[in-house]
Amino acid sequence: MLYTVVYTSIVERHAPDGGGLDIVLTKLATTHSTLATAIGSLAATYIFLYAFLRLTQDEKEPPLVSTAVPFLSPLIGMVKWSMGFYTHMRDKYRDLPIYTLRLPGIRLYIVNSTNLIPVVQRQWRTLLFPPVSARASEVAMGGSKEALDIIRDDLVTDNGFMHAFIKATQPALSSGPALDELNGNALKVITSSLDEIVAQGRPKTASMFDWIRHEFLMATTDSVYGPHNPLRNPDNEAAWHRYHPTIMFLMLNVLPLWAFRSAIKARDQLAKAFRDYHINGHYAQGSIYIQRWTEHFVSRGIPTDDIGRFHNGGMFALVANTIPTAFWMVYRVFSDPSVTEDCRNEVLKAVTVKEEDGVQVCTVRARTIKDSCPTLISTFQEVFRVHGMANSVRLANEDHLLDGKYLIKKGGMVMMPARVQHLSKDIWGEDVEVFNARRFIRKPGEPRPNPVAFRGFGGGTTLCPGRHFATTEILLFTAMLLLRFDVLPADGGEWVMPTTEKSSQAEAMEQPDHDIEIELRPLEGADRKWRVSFDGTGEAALVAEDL
Ligand code: HEM
Repeated sequence: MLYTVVYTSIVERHAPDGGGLDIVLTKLATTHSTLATAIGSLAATYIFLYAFLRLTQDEKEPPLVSTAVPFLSPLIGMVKWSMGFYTHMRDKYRDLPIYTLRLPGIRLYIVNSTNLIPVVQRQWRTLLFPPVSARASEVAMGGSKEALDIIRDDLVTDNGFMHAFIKATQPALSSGPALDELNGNALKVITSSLDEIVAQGRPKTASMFDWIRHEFLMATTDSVYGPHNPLRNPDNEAAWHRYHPTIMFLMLNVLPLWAFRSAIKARDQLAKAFRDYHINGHYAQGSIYIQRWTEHFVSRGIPTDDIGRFHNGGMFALVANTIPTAFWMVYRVFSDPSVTEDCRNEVLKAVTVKEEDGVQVCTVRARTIKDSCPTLISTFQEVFRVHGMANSVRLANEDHLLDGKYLIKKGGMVMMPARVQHLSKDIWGEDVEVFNARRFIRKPGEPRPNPVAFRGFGGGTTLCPGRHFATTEILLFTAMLLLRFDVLPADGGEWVMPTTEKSSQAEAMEQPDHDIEIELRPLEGADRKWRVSFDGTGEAALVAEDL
């Protein structure tokens, strides 16, 4: 009976138009031989790729892992684990200070060990960052061949375009009058915007990310570009929002440009606006930073159209990370009432009130905010530890024996993922997954965790030169909010933290997947005149290099 059912069903499936077992067997044999050929080819390809992987891997290179499907396993892992991929790998290969991943066309050397980080960073003439910036100039900003030839002419020495660019602009971003002026002008824009909210005489509701993004975009670009800031034109602000989210995909350079038609149009619109800004000499009324920036590009002979295009890259550095960092800072300070209270009590100590022409003027001393507000500063650092996701990368321009032990092959990419350090129990303790706003407050005599493991602004020669500008801007913005407003969820309920799975990995800070609605409720005294003073020099020291 069973035999008849099986026979009938086979014959029906394989010879529905009639015919007996002989026809069925012929059909099965043909199908199976095709299947067998396919399996055979797959097996041969697999064996070939596996052998190729092993034979082209030098035994002195860091141990090779994730090879189950040669060249594809790491990609599958990256898609599966997304931002958690490198911490997952660290947990799996805990005893490996550094390991190799092989992807089609590239070797990735991933650093797990905190001790190896300074060793990598010291090799800045062999393990280079400038090729990464040069690639961004090409694929994300659309630089011309002429400009790219200038940039790529020398990626190694101090005189090369990229290294000399950092040297030329860094002083304008380091502690001193130029930086104070940048921060002072940014804070003027923020203060006047807060004044407008207070002047309405009622609480303001807002989508928190959108609101902070607009405030920081205006404050930062006004202070950098001056009175002719191209971003003051709402069409250009809208163009930035169309172009910015595609930068990561442009960097990957796998899809044709027509797939990003609208973003490329927006990029060209911004480049033209910046070109006009440049040829009209408007930078002369901007910050010292943008003057040094422009002088460097002009002195190296970068064509005018490209200067417009590269301003888009400058914009990215200025705002792409500052905005989400400010978002998380406000979220973390105001979503925990005990943190709000401690921070508010701290920043109140930075305020002096004086009467000028019958008006009460409140002056916030920037130096006190940076020096004497331990909970505020610790929350800021914890924001970087928990939400920071910088993947510092370097490209080897020749074979190099790292730490005298690990062969880094020419063309290979060394990567130091911040999350591997920031989520290490060995460094931060068992509660590493928890956001602890007071984690960075040290009691006298208590040792601090290894500062090298704090990677929020990268490190070594490519340590972010904009860190002081961004830090002061975000701390003072948060302080002003604490002093003048309560920030609450608009529906009167609990704060709900947005997920971050869709974060663009071109950025060093997680971005919220969706916005949250808030209410800004003015406090008593919010309607006084508020200003910031920059008397006294010095910056908050948050990274190993500044300590
Ligand atoms: C919270 C805000 C910011 C964060 C989290 C941040 C983070 C970073 C990180 C992680 C790096 C890479 C370092 C490496 O790979 O070793 C970097 C580099 C850089 N950042 Fe920032 N940054 C911020 C704000 C700024 C600002 C406001 C500016 C501009 C004035 C700026 C300009 C740069 C530049 C030019 C580099 C490249 C350095 C080089 O080529 O040597 N950044 N930043």
